[in-house]
Amino acid sequence: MRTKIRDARRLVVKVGSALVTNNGTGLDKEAMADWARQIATLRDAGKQVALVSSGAIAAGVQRLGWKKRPHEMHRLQAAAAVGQMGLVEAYEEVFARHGLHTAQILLTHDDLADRKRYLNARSTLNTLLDLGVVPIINENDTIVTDEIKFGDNDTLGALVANLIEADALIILTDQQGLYTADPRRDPAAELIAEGKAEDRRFEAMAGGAGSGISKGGMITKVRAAQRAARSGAHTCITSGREADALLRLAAGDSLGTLLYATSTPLQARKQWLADHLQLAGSLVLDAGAVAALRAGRSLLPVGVTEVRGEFERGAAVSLHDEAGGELGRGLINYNSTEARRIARKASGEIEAVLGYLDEPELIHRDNMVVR
Ligand SMILES: Nc1ncnc2c1ncn2[C@@H]1O[C@H](COP(=O)(O)OP(=O)(O)O)[C@@H](O)[C@H]1O
Ligand SMILES: N[C@@H](CCC(=O)OP(=O)(O)O)C(=O)O
Repeated sequence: MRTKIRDARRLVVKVGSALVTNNGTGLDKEAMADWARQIATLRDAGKQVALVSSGAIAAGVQRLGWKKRPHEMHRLQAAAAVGQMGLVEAYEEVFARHGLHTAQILLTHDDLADRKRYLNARSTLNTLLDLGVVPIINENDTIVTDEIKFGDNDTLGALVANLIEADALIILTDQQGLYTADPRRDPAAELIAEGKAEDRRFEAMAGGAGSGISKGGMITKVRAAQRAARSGAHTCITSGREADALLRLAAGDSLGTLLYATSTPLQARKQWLADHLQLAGSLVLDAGAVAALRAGRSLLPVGVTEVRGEFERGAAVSLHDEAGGELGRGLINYNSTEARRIARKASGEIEAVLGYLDEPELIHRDNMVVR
């Protein structure tokens, strides 16, 4: 079973507030340096790693000399703004020791709910990973409002795993993994070694946060595993204080709790596409494009005879044959004006027509469901 994590090529590693700030006493630079060392080793082995790190608020509270985490939103946001500086500074320094660049990415829920921003966030993250940079991701706490808040970074970690189609989500926390009950309250609680991410029994076992420093607790980690599994990512919840935790997981060791996905990435992603789309327009395809799509290929502009509706880049559109029958739907890489201009053109002509080339396909096959 642990080969699932060992074989992962693209990983999201999430570290919680209590860990990063040594239970709220300030950034734990030693621990951060140790994760950076391990991530650098994984990179050398050809793996790509994005890091979702909490700790901005806890670090800010400590930097400002406050005794405890405040309740008022404006004070929390001020603390996050101060703390995020320290957080990325520290990561930059510890990764630089291994010759690795870092990049700060701050996200809100809105960024991932909006198709255009979703695609932009995805291509930026993919580009950074391909460049060998380690993205350091956190919620944009300083501007976020209650309505658009992820709230805890476990959820954010899962959404990032979905976004970049990671193979694994590693959640580092202050416990060895998921126990049958909160081990802080029940000394008889036992560690769960592994199970299906969607197994509902795990939710009943998981409780809230272990300290006033953190936000989510175990319940958000279990839900994050369910969410990550929808795009085919396996989740491992383990202790960030365990020596060489990341390296041992990459070697296939049985560490922590493995909550594995049961569907393949593509099936899961297509399921998501089929379930969640609100259509903003439609495309009419010629017989050649219909045949290409049925054969599992991407949609190129050359096969599109008509573009209906006004939509933005990243919108969901339905796909029709010339008789009007709907054969599928997908997320389009160009807005309606651009799509009209490049319809019927060969991909090689896109740049000449638009003055730029975002993607050679109008809709990539991974972003499409064909009935
Ligand atoms: N069933 C459980 N197994 C393990 N930990 C649990 C469980 N239920 C609740 N917890 C609590 O969840 C805490 C970890 O979550 P949290 O405090 O949010 O940390 P992080 O900052 O790493 O996200 C643990 O310290 C533990 O007290
Ligand atoms: N974005 C917040 C993290 C929220 C939070 O506490 O998350 P976690 O510790 O992962 O449960 C921060 O950086 O302080």
